[in-house]
Amino acid sequence: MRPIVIVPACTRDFGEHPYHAAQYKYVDAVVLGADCAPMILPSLGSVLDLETMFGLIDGIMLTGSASNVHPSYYSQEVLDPSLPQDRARDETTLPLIREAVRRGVPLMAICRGFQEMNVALGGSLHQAVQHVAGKMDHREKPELGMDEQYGDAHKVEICPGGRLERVLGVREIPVNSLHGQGVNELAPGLRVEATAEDGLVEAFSVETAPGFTLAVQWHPEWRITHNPYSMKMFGAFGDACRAYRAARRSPT
Ligand SMILES: N[C@@H](CCC(=O)NCCCC(=O)O)C(=O)O
Repeated sequence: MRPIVIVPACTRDFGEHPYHAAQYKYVDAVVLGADCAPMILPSLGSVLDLETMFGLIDGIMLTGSASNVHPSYYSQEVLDPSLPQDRARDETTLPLIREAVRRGVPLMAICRGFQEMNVALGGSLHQAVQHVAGKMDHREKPELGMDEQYGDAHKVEICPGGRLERVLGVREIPVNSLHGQGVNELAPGLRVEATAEDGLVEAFSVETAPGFTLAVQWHPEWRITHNPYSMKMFGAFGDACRAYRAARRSPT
């Protein structure tokens, strides 16, 4: 039996109706990279029965999304109202993250998911990294094709002695970059695992968490089987989910 990994949905409008939706590449990465059984979690916010859900799952994978974490969660006003938001997703993932960390449920987070983790645990974001002095523009170029948008955009330096270095075995990798927001104040208890050439935090783990946590600003799910680094990251996450499932099913 494979571990069950939930993938919280985004709110997307198709025609006149809102949907709970998750992109194929994230769900595929849970299967192809982590060898786990994915289940899409509807973004029901406070209606969600966390107790029932945590009794069934062995890991959580927080996806990227074009929408932004609402800045009121880190005491700011929305600077650019033209950018998409997803309050239902915020109201689902932020408490989910705090409870998962407390319980030691393995957590893997990508892009928006990385930003959600930082905010959920008390950190803040730059709402427009490109407007911050000394920072690069980390956004994708929409005029390019998908392979170029998700192609290598910059390098990240991997911090020595952390989880990411242990998983990857190297100190620098090339990554893609499709985000306009980024870590400003790092939440208490987070350990920086990688930084971009401009110093922006690109990966962290939760030093104080009893379970596996790895959050990255880039997109390892993109064509995951073609990227050995991504396969190692998702493989480590899957191994943590297998260990968590084994412990959950045979408590000492
Ligand atoms: N909206 C946030 C997060 C960006 C993000 O998750 N981009 C990926 C969107 C497409 C995909 O899921 O691959 C920001 O702009 O920083």
